[in-house]
Amino acid sequence: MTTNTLQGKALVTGASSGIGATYARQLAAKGLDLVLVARDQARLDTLAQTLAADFGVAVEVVKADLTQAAELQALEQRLLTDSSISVLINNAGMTVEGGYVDADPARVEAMIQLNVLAPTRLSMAAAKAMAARGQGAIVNLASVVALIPEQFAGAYGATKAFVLGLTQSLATELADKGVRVQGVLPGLTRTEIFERSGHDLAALPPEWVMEVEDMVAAAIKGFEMGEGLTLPSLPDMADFAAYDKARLAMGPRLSLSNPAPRYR
Ligand SMILES: NC(=O)C1=CN([C@@H]2O[C@H](COP(=O)(O)OP(=O)(O)OC[C@H]3O[C@@H](n4cnc5c(N)ncnc54)[C@H](OP(=O)(O)O)[C@@H]3O)[C@@H](O)[C@H]2O)C=CC1
Ligand SMILES: CC(=O)[C@H](N)C(=O)O
Repeated sequence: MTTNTLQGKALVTGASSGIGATYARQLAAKGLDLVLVARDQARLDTLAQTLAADFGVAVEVVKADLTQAAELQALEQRLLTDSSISVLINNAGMTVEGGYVDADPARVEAMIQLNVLAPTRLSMAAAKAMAARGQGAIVNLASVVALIPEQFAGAYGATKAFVLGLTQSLATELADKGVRVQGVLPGLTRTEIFERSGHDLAALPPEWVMEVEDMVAAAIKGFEMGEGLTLPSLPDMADFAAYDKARLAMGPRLSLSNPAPRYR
């Protein structure tokens, strides 16, 4: 049976900083046990000790570089076999310096592995295990740039559009299997992602930037409200509903046996 309550044990990727660390803290405050995943073991250990002390929850640390096939596969196996994991927060992500013309192709490849391949493999594993149990929750961190890739240079926006599409089709597939799927589309959120990639958040208008605690609290509230997609900044969800309705209304006319008259 699907539930609007996050409960049990959550595996959070990218838990050493920013949105992931904040999810960890806010979920611990709700009494969830945690598995914290990232590369920086020292930061994860410190966070785990703090959360266990502050909230009395069990916190495990898994050091993993999700761009490395063997480490991603190990985590995937964990999701397939550990029936105590009831929530997956697919959060680890990065952006890169530059656009399509001047970015380092190796960095773009790493970004695609982290932002696209890792959430795909992990959500597939979680979906399989959770559907078999008839319960669970998968939360995928996309971004508003999935909707407006023109406003962020390079392939980052395309990786987030992928996460949005993955989330929408996964939610459809799991709709009757007791597993909740939520996509979160934050706008600019104050975290380390900008300095990690040479972007200067301070150069942007402060009214465009949300504090990370507010963003995560809104995302969790959206889950509890039963939302499939949560846009923490968007004042009126009717705007998104209108966009989505127009998109879906095209459906019956998008694949037809004849080319459209304008192409004849
Ligand atoms: N901040 C923003 O404005 C927005 C962010 N998002 C998305 O939110 C998510 C979290 O980003 P945010 O908190 O801002 O960024 P941060 O840079 O603060 O956090 C990124 C997290 O991902 C982890 N990570 C990075 N590379 C790897 C890797 N190779 N393997 C495993 N873990 C890795 C980092 O830990 P470590 O270095 O220890 O591995 C860190 O815990 C991302 O998916 C991002 O795209 C979406 C919209 C807006
Ligand atoms: C993290 C980013 O840099 C991006 N602007 C986003 O909103 O996802």
